[in-house]
Amino acid sequence: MPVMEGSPCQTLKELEQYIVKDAPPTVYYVPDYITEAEESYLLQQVYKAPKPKWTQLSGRRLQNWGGLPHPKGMLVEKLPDWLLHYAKKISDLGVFAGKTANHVLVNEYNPGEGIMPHEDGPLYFPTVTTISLGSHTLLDFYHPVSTVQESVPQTEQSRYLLSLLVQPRSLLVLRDDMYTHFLHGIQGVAQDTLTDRVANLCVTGASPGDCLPRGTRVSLTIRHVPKVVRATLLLGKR
Ligand SMILES: O=C(O)CCC(=O)C(=O)O
Ligand SMILES: [Fe+2]
Repeated sequence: MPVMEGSPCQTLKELEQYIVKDAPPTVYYVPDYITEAEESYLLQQVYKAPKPKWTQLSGRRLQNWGGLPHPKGMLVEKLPDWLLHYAKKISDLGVFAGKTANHVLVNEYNPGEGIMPHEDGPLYFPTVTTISLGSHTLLDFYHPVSTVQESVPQTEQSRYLLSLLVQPRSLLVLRDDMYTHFLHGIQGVAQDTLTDRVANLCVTGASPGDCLPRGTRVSLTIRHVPKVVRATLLLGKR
């Protein structure tokens, strides 16, 4: 593991300086949360995983670590050390109410790939933390589809709220309404043209009008799954 330099933020109090004020509660965006050496190390570990560890979906592929979240409880598998280190480091910020992250999804997107607008659902503690590797992306947020009968038909465009420019090596933390109320997604495009709707633009060094070609992005979404079942229980103690 590369030498871990003092990271820009180690407590909840320090994290508060990274709140994105132009977004609803609550987005924290920490540029350069990890170093380039850590980024290469993490990419190396991701690509070292055996082929069957990958699941190909339409528009991305993923690795699931820690167990499969399930309504009856996740059958816990210990995280590999390279993920456990970051799971602990981020949990030490206090973002999971004193619990430690026990689940990581690794997503890989090639240019042109993305993920449909969605909610992350009730199996997770309602905070998601994401380390990005390799390339930026633009994460888009949407109002949920209105269930009011009389409402006019809604388009994705009319539901659009804002975007976040998520740069490589950054840490993104989403909680409160930005996790539980709004949907998030990534458009399947090969480049992003920035607008004034990018809520964290001022801390990214980019400007409205900039056009950023995408590379391959790997994201580590690090979460806490509260409901778990331990293997020893399943195997049955007599
Ligand atoms: O790649 C990302 O940053 C988003 C991934 C995501 O939304 C998810 O895995 O639920
Ligand atoms: Fe998601």
